[in-house]
Parts: sequence; structure tokens; C-alpha cells
Amino acid sequence: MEVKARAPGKIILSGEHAVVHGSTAVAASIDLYTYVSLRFPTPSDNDDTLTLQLKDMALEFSWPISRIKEALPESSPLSSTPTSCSVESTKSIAPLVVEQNIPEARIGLASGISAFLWLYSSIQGFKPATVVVTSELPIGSGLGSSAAYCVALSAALLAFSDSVSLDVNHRGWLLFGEKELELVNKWAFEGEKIIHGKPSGIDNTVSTYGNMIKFKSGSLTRIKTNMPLKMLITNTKVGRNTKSLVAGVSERNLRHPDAMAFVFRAVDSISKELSTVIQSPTLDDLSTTEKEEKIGELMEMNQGLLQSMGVSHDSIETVLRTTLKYKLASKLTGAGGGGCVLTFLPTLLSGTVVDKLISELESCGFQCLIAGTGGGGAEIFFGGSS
Ligand SMILES: Nc1ncnc2c1ncn2[C@@H]1O[C@H](COP(=O)(O)OP(=O)(O)O)[C@@H](O)[C@H]1O
Ligand SMILES: C[C@@](O)(CCOP(=O)(O)O)CC(=O)O
Ligand SMILES: [Mg+2]
Repeated sequence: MEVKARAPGKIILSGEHAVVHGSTAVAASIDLYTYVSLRFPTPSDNDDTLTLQLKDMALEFSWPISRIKEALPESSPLSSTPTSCSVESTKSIAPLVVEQNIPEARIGLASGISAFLWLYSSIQGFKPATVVVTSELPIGSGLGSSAAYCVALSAALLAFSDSVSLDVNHRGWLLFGEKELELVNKWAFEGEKIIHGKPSGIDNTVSTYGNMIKFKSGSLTRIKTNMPLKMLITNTKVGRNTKSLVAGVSERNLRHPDAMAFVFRAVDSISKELSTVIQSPTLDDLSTTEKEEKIGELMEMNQGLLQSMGVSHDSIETVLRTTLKYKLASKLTGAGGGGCVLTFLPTLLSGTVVDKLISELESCGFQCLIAGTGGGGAEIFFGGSS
């Protein structure tokens, strides 16, 4: 029995960090995916282990099922009820991760492995299996790799659970129904909590449902638009960790609650205006050029506010200065502190200018890509390779 799931990464067009504090944010899925395959051994395999293979990093982690049972004796799978990893369970999972001796350079994976153990034992219990993860997303760069990983993991685990009934004979990528998507999203959120500490839920939601969404206080509104939004993504390749950046903004909020309340309100207004502009019919009251100018300006304003939250970085500022020379608006995307920067490319911008900009950014050691936005969300594939 084998199933493969895939879930996309995302860009946040406006509202990261402020969304954790209740502001509106706008995000879109991108066409870079994390894939998770799940295979249960047959009795003749005589395999009584749970194995997690992180293929891109050539890493493998493995636990005898008896070891997991001993550490998490309370765990009885209830896949229909997403549950948070309690303080006790966090303490029980910690030694299971520590004993895997994760290479020091990859220590950030510890939270991802903890999330795996929590989701696996909660949804599938104590069954032996092999789970293989591959990803097209850069990890820890603001493109939502943690959410794509949790969504793909939850989708694969739920595909073979009692809570979901799917056509296992379907050939090709299969979409979940609304109810199943809701369950995948809720479980993925529990995984994100283990990785991010205090996630808003926007990343797992856009990865689950795909397309473009407006998100505020845990609820999503789908954004319908015919407007092509072409974004250049520049990866500064400066590593950072979402959990500590989110915690840093919360600490600043505790130190300056009045000032930060205004910052978060300003972001809320920017996201609302952005979603109105994106959805407004062209040639109605606004031409494409006018709409594009507004989008660029709103992104610039959002970047200024992100800077005041303390999440910009020298490398991000270098990208901003470079794109400004070409009169193009940019903002960081995701948690900041390094990671990726978005640059809005208006429709009439010539390809030659884009090429010149990309080569200038790449000469600074950055990596550029133009990703397709607004594609599908979580999907599964039964059987062998897709
Ligand atoms: N493909 C993957 N395999 C294992 N862990 C992953 C994978 N993708 C993400 N993670 C987990 O998510 C963490 C990165 O999440 P985060 O700091 O939120 O950055 P981002 O979500 O922007 O990429 C990694 O350190 C790891 O724990
Ligand atoms: C900073 C934040 O708004 C987005 C984080 O995105 P990423 O993990 O950097 O891709 C946090 C959140 O909304 O949970
Ligand atoms: Mg993340």
C-alpha cells in the first residue's frame, strides 16, 4: 500500500507577522511542492520500524515501533480530531529526536522531525511504515517549506486513515473534498505549531487550499482574480528561523504595545486594500497600469512596516536598493531576517530589464526565480511513482 501527497509553498503578498497578531494578510500558493510518500510494509517484509527518509538531504531516521510505544504510551490514534502536542508529549518526543544524532549543521530539522512523530503517532498510531520526503522548496527561506511539509505529511497520513474515504483506484493526482481538506489543514496546523511556536495558520491554509487567499484570525476568504501577478522571488540565501523571528516581533509588541497596535492596524488596511485592488475588474474604474502602481506602492508600504517590526536584514535591504534602481517595488516575504524577497513585475516591463535585474541580483550572490502563483493545493496519488 503506497500513497504520495504533494503540497505547495507560498508567497505572502502582504501581512506576514501582523497576521499572527490578528491583522489581515494576502497569500498565494506557488508551483514548487513538497512531496511525501507513505508505504506500509507487507507481513513478509518483517519490518517493525518507522522510518523517515529526507531524500534531498540524504538523511534517514528510524525508530523501532516498540521504542515509540514506550515513549508515547498514551497515544491512541484519533485521526478525525486534530489535537495539539501537549507539554507531556513534547517531553516524550524530545528523546526520540535527540537519539537520532541529527548533524549539527541540520539541527533545525529537529522541530520538523518532532512534528512528524506527533502527526504520525496521532493519525496512524503504532504501525510500521516508511515515509519519504522530497521538496522543491528552499528550507527556511520564507516560502512556507514548513507548512508544505506539514500539509503533505497530513494528507498522506490521512489518505490511509478511518476519517477519510477516497477512491484508492483513482489514477493520477486526486483532489480532496472540502471536509477532507479541512481535516488536512487542521492537522497541518498542529504540525506548524511544533515548528513555528505560534503560527497564524496562513501558510498551512494556503498550502492546503492553493490559489490566492485573504486570511484573518484563522479564517480564509478565497480571492478571485483574472489579474496576472508576476513576482520575481530573490532568495538572499541568508538562513533564518521563523520561530525566533515570530517570537522577536511578539517581544517588541510587549515592549511597545501602543505603537505596535498602530503598525498592525496599518498592515491590516494595506492587506484589505491590496485584496480589493487585485479583485477589482480591470477597465471598470481602474486601468491595469493604475492597479499595478497601487500594488507596488502597497508592497513598499508593507515593507516599511516590516522594517519597523525588526524583521528586515542587510541582505533584504540590498535587494530593495537594487530593484529600486529599476523603479520596481519589493518586500520581504515570510518571516524575513534573510530568506526571500518579492519584486512585483508589471505586465509592460520588458524581458530585457528583468534579465538585467536578475543578473545584477545574482552577481550579489542571490538566487532568483519566477514562480507561477495561484495553483492548486494539497493533492494525493495512490500507487507507485507519479
Ligand atoms: N522537506 C522537509 N523535510 C524536513 N523538515 C522540513 C522540510 N521542510 C521544512 N521542514 C521543517 O521546517 C523548518 C523550516 O521552517 P521555517 O523556519 O518556518 O521556514 P520556511 O517555512 O519559511 O521554509 C525546517 O528547519 C524543518 O524543521
Ligand atoms: C511570519 C509569518 O507570518 C509567516 C512565516 O512564513 P515562513 O515560515 O517564513 O514561510 C508567521 C505566521 O503567519 O505563522
Ligand atoms: Mg514556515
